[in-house]
Amino acid sequence: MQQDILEVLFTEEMIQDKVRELGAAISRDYTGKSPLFICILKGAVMFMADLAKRTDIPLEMDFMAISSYGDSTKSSGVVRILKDLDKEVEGRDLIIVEDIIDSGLTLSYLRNLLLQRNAKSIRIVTLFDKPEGRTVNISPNYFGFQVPNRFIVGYGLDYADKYRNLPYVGILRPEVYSH
Ligand SMILES: O=P(O)(O)OC[C@H]1O[C@H](OP(=O)(O)OP(=O)(O)O)[C@H](O)[C@@H]1O
Ligand SMILES: Nc1nc2[nH]cnc2c(=O)[nH]1
Repeated sequence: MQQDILEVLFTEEMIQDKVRELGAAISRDYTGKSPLFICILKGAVMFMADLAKRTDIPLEMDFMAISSYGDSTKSSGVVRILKDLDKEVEGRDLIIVEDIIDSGLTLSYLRNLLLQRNAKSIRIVTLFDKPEGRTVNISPNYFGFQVPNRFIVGYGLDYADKYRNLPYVGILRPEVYSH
């Protein structure tokens, strides 16, 4: 797997330091509250697990699987819910946990859905933000790193469902896409 990586952009240590910072900020902002962390599967699974451990408040967790990319590096524009939440969100403080915001289509769809379900508040935390990719107007409340307009993999982020288990984040060699 390592040999498929052209360049490492964010090392394991950089990621873990940033996750600690984000956990501390959320803990401060949500003191006395018990927000529901909503992990957007599958990409956000690593970030959710690490962030929750660094957040010192009585949070709850739920999981939603959404896909708009399939096996491609471009969003299809069609957002599909593959698994819905188990919990009711009405009247709750929600924190949507994402690995990356690119076009913004996934989050824009999701935020509208959760507003319709009468959430009390909705904030978004993403580890990576790719502002140049944006086609809809949405921005995170908390973000770890801004990334260039390149397709990145690792730490939950996949290409064709692979590379999610890399502990760091990087860019694939061009040959990998032509296989
Ligand atoms: O801002 P957008 O352009 O909508 O892109 C962001 C979404 O794309 C990825 O999910 P993907 O659809 O690849 O599913 P996955 O998390 O299961 O890999 C990522 O995890 C975000 O949810
Ligand atoms: N793996 C991966 N998924 C994405 N979804 C939206 N942007 C990206 C990206 O850069 N990498």
